[in-house]
Amino acid sequence: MNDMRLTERGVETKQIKMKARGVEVFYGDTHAIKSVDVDIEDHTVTAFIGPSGCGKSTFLRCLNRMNDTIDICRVTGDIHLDGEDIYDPRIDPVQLRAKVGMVFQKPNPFPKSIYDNVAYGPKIHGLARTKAELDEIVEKSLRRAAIWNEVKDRLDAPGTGLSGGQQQRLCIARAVATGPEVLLMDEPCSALDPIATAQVEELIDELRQSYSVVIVTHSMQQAARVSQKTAFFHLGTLVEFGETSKIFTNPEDPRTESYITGRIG
Ligand SMILES: Nc1ncnc2c1ncn2[C@@H]1O[C@H](COP(=O)(O)OP(=O)(O)OP(=O)(O)O)[C@@H](O)[C@H]1O
Repeated sequence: MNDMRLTERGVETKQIKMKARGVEVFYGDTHAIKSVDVDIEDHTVTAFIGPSGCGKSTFLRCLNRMNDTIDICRVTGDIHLDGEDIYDPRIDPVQLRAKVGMVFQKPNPFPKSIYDNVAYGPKIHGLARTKAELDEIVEKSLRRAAIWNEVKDRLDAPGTGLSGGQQQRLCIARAVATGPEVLLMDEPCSALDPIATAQVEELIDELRQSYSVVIVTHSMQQAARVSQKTAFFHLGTLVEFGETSKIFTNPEDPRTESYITGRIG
């Protein structure tokens, strides 16, 4: 499918991959997300920024129904993936999470071999008919996550024995292995040193060629480096959403300006 469209003024716009309208999230009586509308574009890195507790992770988790796993959490409103309502009762959340993969703050490889960490998802989703096909998916995913060369000679070694940065790239390979269309990343570099952070940031830029990427980050420098679109959240509302360059140089809302200049946060 052609993912680029030309507007009347000849400006390229990307296809909308996920569309959220009127999303509200409650944890018991806590109203964590208030009427959020946002369009997540394909082949784009979208950064969610904002002060601690503003709801970035909560909203991110709405995009692949990870909040379903929290008993007291209630989500209302509409979220569509390629026009399909992801909260429709007919949607299987496990299948959805294969399409909308997630990478967490702390690298969390399974206590299994490097190979099995990546092969697990394709196996349970029946994506490979033979061992050769599975081998191919594992290699392709590790290559996509820019870690193949470092692990190709020790695929049977435990994933937990890798460095933090390698573990995070292994987790990215694991997310990629089920053939996702969207990758959600919740502060994926916060447990990594600066060199590993730079490697993951470079990888995020490459992943954009194949996926729609959404990243929660506390680092405004990181948001500016890796994203093309930025959403600024404050007290559960989406205050401003737009081109990253505009948000960081010429924000519309005084709250955004206060945050990016370090006055709130
Ligand atoms: N599992 C939960 N149970 C109850 N309340 C929660 C839960 N998770 C988050 N909250 C509340 O929802 C609000 C938003 O939290 P959330 O973690 O989404 O914010 P955040 O912007 O990602 O914060 P941070 O940057 O500190 O990670 C906060 O008031 C938080 O206390």
